[in-house]
Amino acid sequence: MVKVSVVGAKGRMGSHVVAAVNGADDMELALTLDAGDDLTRIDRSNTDVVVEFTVPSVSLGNVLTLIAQGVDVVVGTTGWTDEKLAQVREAIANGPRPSDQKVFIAPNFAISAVLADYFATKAARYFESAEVIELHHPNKVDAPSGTAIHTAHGIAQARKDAGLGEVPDNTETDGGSRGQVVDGIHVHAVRLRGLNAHEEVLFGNAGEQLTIRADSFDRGSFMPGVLLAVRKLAGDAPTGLTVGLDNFLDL
Ligand SMILES: NC(=O)C1=CN([C@@H]2O[C@H](COP(=O)(O)OP(=O)(O)OC[C@H]3O[C@@H](n4cnc5c(N)ncnc54)[C@H](O)[C@@H]3O)[C@@H](O)[C@H]2O)C=CC1
Ligand SMILES: O=C(O)C1=N[C@H](C(=O)O)C[C@H](O)C1
Repeated sequence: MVKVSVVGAKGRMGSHVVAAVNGADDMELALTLDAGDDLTRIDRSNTDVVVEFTVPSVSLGNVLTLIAQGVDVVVGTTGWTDEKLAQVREAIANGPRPSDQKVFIAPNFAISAVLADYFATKAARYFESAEVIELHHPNKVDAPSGTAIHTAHGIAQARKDAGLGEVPDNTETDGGSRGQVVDGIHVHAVRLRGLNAHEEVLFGNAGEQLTIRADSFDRGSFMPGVLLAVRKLAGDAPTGLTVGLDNFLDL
């Protein structure tokens, strides 16, 4: 049995993870912690893998604490930058298990979103224009979404690899309506009651358009991916830091 602790256990995602772990035959729920709880209660004696879904402002600190506790960590919280990822790698290297500790971070655990992101990186080289629209529930605290930022970076890298230049855009006045520019890709965020988590990637050439869309209607859609990540960390996942569920899929 894989012993799984959950940090952010009272949250929208954390409470789903608690239920999913309780429903998994090969997992045993260990500690469930939330804001104000002492994360050093989690250690190798009670936990194999921790699942962390909190808020972007605290997630790095939590992950560094959990690395120091010597446990493997699956992270779903957003807000990761190259600088923060570098701090995670450094903490693993200087932590108690430098040669075999595993940390996994995924901007999105839903198969539809992971595939949309993957297909977008494949399509990106064939189109002159590309924009990303993400649409979420209004309780979300960060914008644009971690997934949309990840998608934009992937599209930008694919365009760069293919030798494409900047996306065409003759806008002269912009009061913010052109969205946030991530790596040269415009990303737009919608917050609307009734939505859960959705993303559209728009590609355009003269006379044609491709739209790739992923919809998570329910938080249950993230749970197979979370459980897959827990199993991989308890099994044959690479040591060190891995980013993105595509690493655990046969794409
Ligand atoms: N990777 C993925 O597939 C998904 C990622 N997310 C991301 O997961 C994060 C959480 O989302 P929700 O569950 O909707 O948010 P939420 O606000 O419902 O839950 C966050 C929980 O973290 C707790 N928390 C705050 N500070 C804490 C601390 N220092 N230590 C421990 N717990 C603390 C809060 O009390 C709350 O219970 C967000 O960054 C969101 O974007 C959400 C859905 C899917
Ligand atoms: O806050 C959410 O709800 C979600 N957050 C993640 C993100 O920011 O990409 C994943 C998914 O979109 C749901």
